[in-house]
Amino acid sequence: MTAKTLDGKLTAAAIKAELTERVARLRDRGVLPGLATVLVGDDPASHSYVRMKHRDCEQVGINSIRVELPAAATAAQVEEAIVGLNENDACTGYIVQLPIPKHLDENWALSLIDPDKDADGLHPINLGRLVLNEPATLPCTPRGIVELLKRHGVELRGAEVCVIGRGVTVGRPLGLILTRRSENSTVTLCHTGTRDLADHTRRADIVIAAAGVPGMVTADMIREGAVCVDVGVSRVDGVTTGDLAPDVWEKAAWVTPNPGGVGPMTRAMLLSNVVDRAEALHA
Ligand SMILES: Nc1nc(=O)c2c([nH]1)NC[C@@H]1CN(c3ccc(C(=O)N[C@@H](CCC(=O)O)C(=O)O)cc3)C=[N+]21
Repeated sequence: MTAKTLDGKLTAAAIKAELTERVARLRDRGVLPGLATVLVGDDPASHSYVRMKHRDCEQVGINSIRVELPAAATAAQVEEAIVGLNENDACTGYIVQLPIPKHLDENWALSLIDPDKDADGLHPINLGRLVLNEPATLPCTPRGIVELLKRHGVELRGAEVCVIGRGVTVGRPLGLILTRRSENSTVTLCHTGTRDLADHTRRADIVIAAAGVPGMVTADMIREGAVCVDVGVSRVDGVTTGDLAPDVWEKAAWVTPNPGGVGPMTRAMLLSNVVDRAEALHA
């Protein structure tokens, strides 16, 4: 028996169709949502992700603004770019594409973003709101994973969820989102210090692998009929490889393809965050 597909590409397309309607309503009222990206340096993967985000915007009718800085950009230049977007009315939401060059501090850059324009939900105010259970813009990847599971009828209420990875963009906020009363999952957050990872994954109804270690979750580590979500993006001999080994498809009930799973959902949630923000700013 092979698992069913948690189809991120198809789900993202459905979400984009819904957003196209909402953007049209905003435009009727004279509100033009605009997403800006700040890209520092010349990492080819980052350039490719940013390109996809601008193409997504075009598809749903969101204006997009591209800010690019050289790899050697100074902190002052980065600050100027960010402050410029805070003050630019054409930009209703934006992201600083991560990672940024090592001589710059990521948390410092994120903290300069106007929290009301924070399309990534990574500003400390928004992460704090999530911890405090207040309405917040949520980080795109965790929001996309939850949306993907819900739209496929995967029960989160009472589910045992094993999240592998404690990163600020995925694992840690995902644990916070899933343990809200509205999701009501029980979360085990595993990481490199976890003594016996398989002992935790085998108990889980849902395993979410966000470690960035290619093929680390194998069939023997999951329960029969588990739901498996692959967040990992690694390059192995030029091929995008996730954290799930191919044999999990033989044992799981549902699996996200990768590519075609979490990645497109992440981008769809970025658009959703921008539309949510534009609606809120012009309520
Ligand atoms: N501030 C910030 N926000 C981010 O959301 C952010 C970031 N920095 N830095 C890098 C990561 C990575 N990321 C991806 C999003 C979509 C795909 C995606 O759509 N991938 C396609 C495949 C694309 C391809 O063909 O290469 C898929 O999975 O099907 C991948 C990776 C967002 N990130």
